[in-house]
Amino acid sequence: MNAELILQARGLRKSFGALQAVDGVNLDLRKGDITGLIGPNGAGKSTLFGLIAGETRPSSGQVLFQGHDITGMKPEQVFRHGLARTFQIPRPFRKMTVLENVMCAAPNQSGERFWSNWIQPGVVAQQERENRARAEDVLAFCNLTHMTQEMAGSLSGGQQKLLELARVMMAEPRLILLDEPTAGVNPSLIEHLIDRVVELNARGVSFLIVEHNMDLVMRICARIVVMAQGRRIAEGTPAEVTVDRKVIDAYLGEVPA
Ligand SMILES: Nc1ncnc2c1ncn2[C@@H]1O[C@H](COP(=O)(O)OP(=O)(O)OP(=O)(O)O)[C@@H](O)[C@H]1O
Repeated sequence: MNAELILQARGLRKSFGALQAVDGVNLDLRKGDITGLIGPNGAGKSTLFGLIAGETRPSSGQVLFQGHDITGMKPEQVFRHGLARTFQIPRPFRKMTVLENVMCAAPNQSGERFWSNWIQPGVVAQQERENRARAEDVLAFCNLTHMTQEMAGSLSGGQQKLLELARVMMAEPRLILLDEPTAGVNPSLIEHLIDRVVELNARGVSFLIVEHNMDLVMRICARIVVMAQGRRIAEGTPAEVTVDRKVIDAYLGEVPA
């Protein structure tokens, strides 16, 4: 696999009965890019996310992440490899505090294993302190420090998205799949959320983003992949895809032959 690529999908397919939701998709994501994944409703974007993140088994095809074949791995394994999808880990526990929600998203919590508490309580306590410190750092990065002790259920839609970002950050992912980050988010928080994504990207995290807000996609994505009816129909810079006839036709409902 080309070292400049963080993710490669080859011939990915997923059918639901007679419907080809994802129909032989190839995808090359460059390391360090924010890539947009767009397409009309029902194009197969969410299904493709599920195939990459291990939630859905492909009917055929292969996914390589940082050179490793992750096809067929469980979502937790994919997560531990450094590929995180928002919503991939369980949704926030509404009756736990924001801090507890972030702490319990940390992979490798030996405190959860019954025996390790008896055999090596010092190690568990030390790890818990480290987790807490890291969770506090991540919450500060996401501007949620003032909400640390609030119940997760009391957060606004935008703050919930920030909490999700904080939770996936606990696994120090190299690639984050973001599902419609701005849907249901107050406009005043959208800029803040995007600012955090851009900052994480500057620190070396790659992103694949499904987003219906085209202005946003055009603004932050280096490259855009366009899907329609399960297929990848175009790929390029924002300037290239916006003038692509196949893309215009797909959005007008005329899918090219
Ligand atoms: N579990 C499922 N069972 C049956 N059909 C499904 C299932 N999941 C998705 N589909 C179908 O697969 C196709 C692709 O759906 P998908 O949700 O991946 O599209 P999308 O591009 O994410 O759409 P949207 O932008 O509306 O979220 C649609 O026709 C959808 O109805």
